[in-house]
Amino acid sequence: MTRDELLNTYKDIFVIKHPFVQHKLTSLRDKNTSTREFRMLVEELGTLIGYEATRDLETADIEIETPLEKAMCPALKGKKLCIVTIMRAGNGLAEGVLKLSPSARVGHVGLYRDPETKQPVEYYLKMPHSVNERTIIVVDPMLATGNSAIMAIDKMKEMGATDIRFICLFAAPEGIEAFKKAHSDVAMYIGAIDRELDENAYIRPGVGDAGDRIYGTR
Ligand SMILES: O=P(O)(O)OC[C@H]1O[C@H](OP(=O)(O)OP(=O)(O)O)[C@H](O)[C@@H]1O
Ligand SMILES: O=c1cc[nH]c(=O)[nH]1
Ligand SMILES: [Mg+2]
Repeated sequence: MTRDELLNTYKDIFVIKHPFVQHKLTSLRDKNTSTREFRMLVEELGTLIGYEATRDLETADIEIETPLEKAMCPALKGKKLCIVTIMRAGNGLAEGVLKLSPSARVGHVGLYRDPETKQPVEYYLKMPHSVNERTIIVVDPMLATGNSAIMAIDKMKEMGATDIRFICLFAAPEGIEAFKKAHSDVAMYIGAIDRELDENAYIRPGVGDAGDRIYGTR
């Protein structure tokens, strides 16, 4: 499916076109961007896209006392947010979203893509309690085949989560289609929809291996 076909077929796919977001994504693509700068940019983008992804969070008025009088003012309602990072590369994005909501809970899903099969392999899972009562924001900079995000969200649903949204920086059209076929109820907040996957299931033009670029490994 083309980008436009995807956006016309599936609901709740939001591409964040803000100039700051687009400028920072371009810096990430640049192969000359240093590890330090790459890590900082991913975190900043977590905050910027996280802001868009939380626009509809519910508030309720609470009574507070200003230095001058009592007032009813809006505050976030319900249980604390839960940010779920798909390790490793999701960790940087999660830090950025946490800037918006420092008291959010954090879940970790450890997945790596088997280089041969391109299928995700689980090596870690730790979640806070009451996921069924929380808004869950799953974060991973890259959505390539979509298999890692689909598996992570499968796990959230197995634990009872019903209110889930997903943030990524770069997505391949193939990955978005697979994701929406598996989880049509999960809103996607995306920095850029790229052209295609290559024969190694890397996003083109993409950024290369996001985890390696964040942590300076190879
Ligand atoms: O959509 P998919 O085809 O599943 O690919 C995307 C996954 O691949 C990358 O992780 P990787 O396996 O490289 O692990 P890392 O974060 O530890 O580098 C990326 O961060 C996603 O989790
Ligand atoms: O392009 C890609 C695909 C998977 N994982 C990455 O880090 N980059
Ligand atoms: Mg990697």
